[in-house]
Amino acid sequence: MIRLEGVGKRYGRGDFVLHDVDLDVEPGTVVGILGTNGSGKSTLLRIMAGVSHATTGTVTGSPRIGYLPDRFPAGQRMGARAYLRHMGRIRGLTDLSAIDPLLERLALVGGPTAPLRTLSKGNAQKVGLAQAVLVRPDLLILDEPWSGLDVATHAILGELVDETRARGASVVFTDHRPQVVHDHADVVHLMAAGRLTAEDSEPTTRIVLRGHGTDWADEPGVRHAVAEGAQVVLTVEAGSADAVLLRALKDGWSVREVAPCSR
Ligand SMILES: Nc1ncnc2c1ncn2[C@@H]1O[C@H](COP(=O)(O)OP(=O)(O)OP(=O)(O)O)[C@@H](O)[C@H]1O
Repeated sequence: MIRLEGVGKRYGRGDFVLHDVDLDVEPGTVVGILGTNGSGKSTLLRIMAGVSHATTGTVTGSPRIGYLPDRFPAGQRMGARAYLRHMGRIRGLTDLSAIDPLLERLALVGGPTAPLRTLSKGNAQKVGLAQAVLVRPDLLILDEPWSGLDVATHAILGELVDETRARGASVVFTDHRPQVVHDHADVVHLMAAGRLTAEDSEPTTRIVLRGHGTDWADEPGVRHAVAEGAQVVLTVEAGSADAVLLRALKDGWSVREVAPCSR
């Protein structure tokens, strides 16, 4: 899909903010990049999106890209619908019928005609997200997409990411919260001080349980345990999935879902 080899970046004559980054994004894969503020995540995504150039190294591949930048420019007077039509035409779309259902799905407050500059941060982010997915990209690049969105829209964003993967396209997104990255990514990379490393390649299994009484966070092989109402969603190293399921059944939990979440 896209391959970065030895990519480095410095702004002007400053120090390098990216060092020797190698990254291969496979089709149908969701790549999460986890890193703290200022570690270089946005710089890397801008290079992948083609809006910034690498100082060193190479970027190979020319997928159709949808890009949600870290600061979506929402200062325009035009409304969301008009803006998305405009962006769609620029990107060569002739059928613009997907715009209204997409805005409806994202529950844009103020409706499709509210001027973009009057939208809240979260609602502007929704328009940014809409312009990125509208073009049905081969590579969807999302810079901190979960930040600023309300809980209902979190779920929609998760669906949009899943749908993108399901049609064989790829997603690369950033976040600074490990849980968000692990919940949504097939492959996780860590960004620290401009250096990118693969977290590890061991596949994980998503296990959803209903019940109570076990402290799953301390169970061997459990990477994350997230309570969701009466259920708990576990991200488990694949090699430990059987043991975790056995423990769950012994402890009286009901198994609701078991699925691979890392490929
Ligand atoms: N246009 C620019 N000119 C000069 N330096 C820049 C520019 N953009 C980013 N930097 C610097 O590059 C480094 C990496 O910034 P970047 O925005 O890529 O990090 P980030 O991981 O996305 O951070 P955040 O999570 O805060 O968005 C920082 O030291 C930042 O100050």
